Amino acid sequence: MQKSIKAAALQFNIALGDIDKNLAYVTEKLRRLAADGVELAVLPEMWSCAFDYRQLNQLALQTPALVERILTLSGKLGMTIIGSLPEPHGEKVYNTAYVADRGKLAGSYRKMHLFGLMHEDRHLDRGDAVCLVDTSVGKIGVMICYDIRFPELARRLAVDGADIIAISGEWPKPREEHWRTLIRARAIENQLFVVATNTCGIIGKLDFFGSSLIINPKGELLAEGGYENCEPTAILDPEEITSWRSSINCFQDRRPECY
Ligand SMILES: O=C(O)CCC(=O)C(=O)O
Repeated sequence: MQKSIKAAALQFNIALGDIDKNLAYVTEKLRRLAADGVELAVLPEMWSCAFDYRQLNQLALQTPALVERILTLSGKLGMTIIGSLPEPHGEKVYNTAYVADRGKLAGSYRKMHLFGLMHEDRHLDRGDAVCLVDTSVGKIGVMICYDIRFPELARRLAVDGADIIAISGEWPKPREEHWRTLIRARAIENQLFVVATNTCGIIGKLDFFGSSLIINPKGELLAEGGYENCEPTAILDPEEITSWRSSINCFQDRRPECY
């Protein structure tokens, strides 16, 4: 990460199955955020349609065109935009986070850990590759929702050089404290920035609490969303990574040969 950047968590209530409505909302908000100097925006999980299992395969067929729209927008706005969408894959779909970096597709990540409690494993295929990408705003590791329960993934990204972990979430009540604690823990133990975006409001039968978080390498809260649509923003200064790691150098002190 070469310089300070302004990051935003674009938190909103995803309209179930309504790609046009969600795209229009996101486009308008991204334009405003770019005008406000934001260079990195993270969107919620499955932001185009949420988990609309009744028609997920058909909805996924629209994702390639949607990705093109986001790439064009990220080029026009000079932004890095990250968020997950259903990626068509035969009978099933992947839950894939795309990294649009100023007009280019810098990388993509297929959710590795599928959330059985909400039957993701019945409808989705799981990915098997980590995603760490060099972007115009720094080295970004990508994770999706339930992934935050698996510290090994965040550690892999950190050891390989991530400055920022971007997390797309659709994390419902009542496990709000898990969301907060796990995200903060991933930032503290890996001494990096985390930008985590949740959805909010009612979607189908579930209630989402928002509370998107931007956390610094010490685990301090830089910005937090409430329970409604909002776009918390914060400045991410790479100096915070270097100075904190030079005070407590967890990476130098690791003993992977012992565990
Ligand atoms: O782990 C949790 O409690 C929620 C995970 C989740 O909702 C998801 O991965 O979609």
